[in-house]
Amino acid sequence: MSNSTPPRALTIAGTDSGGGAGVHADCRTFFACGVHATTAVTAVTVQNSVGVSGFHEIPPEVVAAQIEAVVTDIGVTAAKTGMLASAAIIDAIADTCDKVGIGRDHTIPFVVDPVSASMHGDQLLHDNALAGLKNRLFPRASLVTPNLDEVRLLTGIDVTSRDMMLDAAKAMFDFGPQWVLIKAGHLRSDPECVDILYDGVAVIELPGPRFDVKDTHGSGDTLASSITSALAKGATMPSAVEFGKRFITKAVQNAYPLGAGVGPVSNFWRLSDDRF
Ligand SMILES: Nc1ncnc2c1ncn2[C@@H]1O[C@H](COP(=O)(O)OP(=O)(O)O)[C@@H](O)[C@H]1O
Ligand SMILES: Cc1ncc(COP(=O)(O)O)c(N)n1
Repeated sequence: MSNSTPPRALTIAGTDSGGGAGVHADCRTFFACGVHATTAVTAVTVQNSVGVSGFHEIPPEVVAAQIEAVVTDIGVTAAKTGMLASAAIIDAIADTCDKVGIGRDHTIPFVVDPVSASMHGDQLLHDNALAGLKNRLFPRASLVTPNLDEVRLLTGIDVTSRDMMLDAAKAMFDFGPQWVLIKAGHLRSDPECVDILYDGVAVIELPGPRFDVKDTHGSGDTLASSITSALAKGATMPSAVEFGKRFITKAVQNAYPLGAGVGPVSNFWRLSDDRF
């Protein structure tokens, strides 16, 4: 008997020692979606529920080597980025993506989550790396997924209402990605959580409830990796994002307390049977 190889996804991101965000959130989301998880670690963070107290960057050539090793042997059917730390790491990723065929002009869809800081405000990307994100990664992206803080940092637009999210999507689209997803989690004045997907023509609203929960650590990573999972299975971008929105809504609803600070969103609801 021989079993078939499942879809494979790659996350290029930092680790979270507290297990809430980053590579950890991505791998368990890939697993929960039935996708084999592969990783290219960019940085090791010292992190728990109260914040990030430091990180150690992986040398750019080691990040590149991880991507190349995975793609050339295992093959991946979609890839995503999270915490990238430095301009040199971003350059190495962009060069390697071109070499191995990841990105909007290649066959492997590429989701770029422009992570700049943790939810506690700890910086995860050096200031001088913003230009690299804009010039080297966004033009290669099938999808970029900024939150409203990242929108402000990248475009200068301070989104204070649902209407302004389209302005933000247009400004992000000008950086050259195929699709833009503006996430509404930080728009706390809105009683709902309506994300906006845009490709220069279509504007697709992703409606969802806003839960009154404090434990939302890893929500951005979980959304981007559930979208990546659907892309890895061959979904179109609109249906992958609709799947991701349903997935993250359940994950936020099932978030749990952990430690003294902020707990993570949860994928446990995906486990159909907890008996061993
Ligand atoms: N309180 C909440 N209730 C329901 N969905 C939420 C909540 N907070 C965030 N989300 C959803 O989680 C995803 C990540 O959103 P956001 O918090 O804006 O990004 P990030 O985690 O990158 O800061 C989005 O789909 C958003 O709509
Ligand atoms: C390694 C790593 N990657 C990403 C995040 C962002 O997640 P959050 O916004 O929930 O802090 C994080 N805190 N750590």
